Amino acid sequence: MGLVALAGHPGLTGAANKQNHEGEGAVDGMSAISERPVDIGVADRPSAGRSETPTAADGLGRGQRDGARSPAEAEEVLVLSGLTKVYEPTPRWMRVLARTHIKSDVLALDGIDLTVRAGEICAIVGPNGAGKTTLFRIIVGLTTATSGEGTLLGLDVERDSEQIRQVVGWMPSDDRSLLMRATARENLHMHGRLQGMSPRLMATRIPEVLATVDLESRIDTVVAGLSAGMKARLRLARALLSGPRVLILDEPTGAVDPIAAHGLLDLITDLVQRERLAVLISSHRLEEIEALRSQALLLDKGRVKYFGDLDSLREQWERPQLELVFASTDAADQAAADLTSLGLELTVDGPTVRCWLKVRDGAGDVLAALGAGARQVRHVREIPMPLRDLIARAYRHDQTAEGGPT
Ligand SMILES: Nc1ncnc2c1ncn2[C@@H]1O[C@H](COP(=O)(O)OP(=O)(O)OP(=O)(O)O)[C@@H](O)[C@H]1O
Repeated sequence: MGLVALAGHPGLTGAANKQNHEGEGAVDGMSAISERPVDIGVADRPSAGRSETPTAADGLGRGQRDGARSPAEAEEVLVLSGLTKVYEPTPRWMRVLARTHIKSDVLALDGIDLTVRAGEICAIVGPNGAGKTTLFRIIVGLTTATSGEGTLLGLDVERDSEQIRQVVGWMPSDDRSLLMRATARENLHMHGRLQGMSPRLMATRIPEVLATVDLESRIDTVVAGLSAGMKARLRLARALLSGPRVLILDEPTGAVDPIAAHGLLDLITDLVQRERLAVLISSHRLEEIEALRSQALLLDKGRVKYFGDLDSLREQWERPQLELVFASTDAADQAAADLTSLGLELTVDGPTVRCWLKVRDGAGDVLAALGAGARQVRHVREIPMPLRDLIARAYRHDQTAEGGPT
């Protein structure tokens, strides 16, 4: 669905329309949020420094109006508590019409607690069907939670969804929502109009956001003529147009090459620091998440497997590898035999032995176990576990069931 279609789509405002989306969701809800260009930054709500008139969207939700908040609480932008979502079976009459339908309840989110503060990036990580999209949809009011609560800048995610969309900038994962035959300026103009921005505000904001994403020289270039990386930056510019306080980025680098992706992530990090935006980002590129030094929420079948920073994740689940290079192949073979008899998992490749440590600081123990054989070691290095393996390990283990990492 393109932006023009959205213009006549009343579904992004009002509770009645949430109902509507829910119905659509039951038909083909899995991709609803990423396919629809969700216009959730709105109108003339300029961000700090661009303020014309303060609006309800300037972070004045119930939670913040109510009495005293500690400085830490005042920084809280998104607070979710016990958020649960159960998709109900598609009604029988609808199944005939539906492209896809479900016959029994689907528990998409199961008691999610999450706090994201101003200036923080939180990466939502999880395999397909983990509940990432459902979480985003609840936050922007495209579907409602079955139970639990959520506030964004003190606004209630269920009751105040219209205002929430005024302070959230949404960057969809692909270019389908861009008008390919229109210029960058025209695309942003169309988006601004749909959001009710005044021509005067757009005249300043459009060049401003294009400069932010380093596309000012392409303002009058037709989108079809932009590279994939530039199109991604244009999508980011569009998300920034109304000066949001929160960014939701759905696979922002999915369609771009690693160098362009690197540039885009630098831009996002910079924005977060400069404007103290709160950012939720979903990405399957784990090395990018590591580069962002973000908080990570690992979801699995709707449940939180882990929430925290990646260093702590490493501390909890890291199982590093120790690489020992011996003076000769014979010495390596002998060491491998000794270490195997001690129960260590290892591989041998010529003079190189790589073994998995049971604990992080076990390198000294390995060398001690080699005894005189350690004199044959020429190089030692610890190889950190790739984030991908680390996360896979966290997913494989159920801490409660197994009593923690082994
Ligand atoms: N509208 C819907 N009706 C019924 N079930 C749904 C609907 N939307 C999502 N689901 C189910 O809820 C669960 C979570 O889906 P969701 O799309 O939120 O996961 P995801 O992590 O975003 O997956 P992906 O990475 O594939 O986009 C899945 O089991 C999915 O099949």
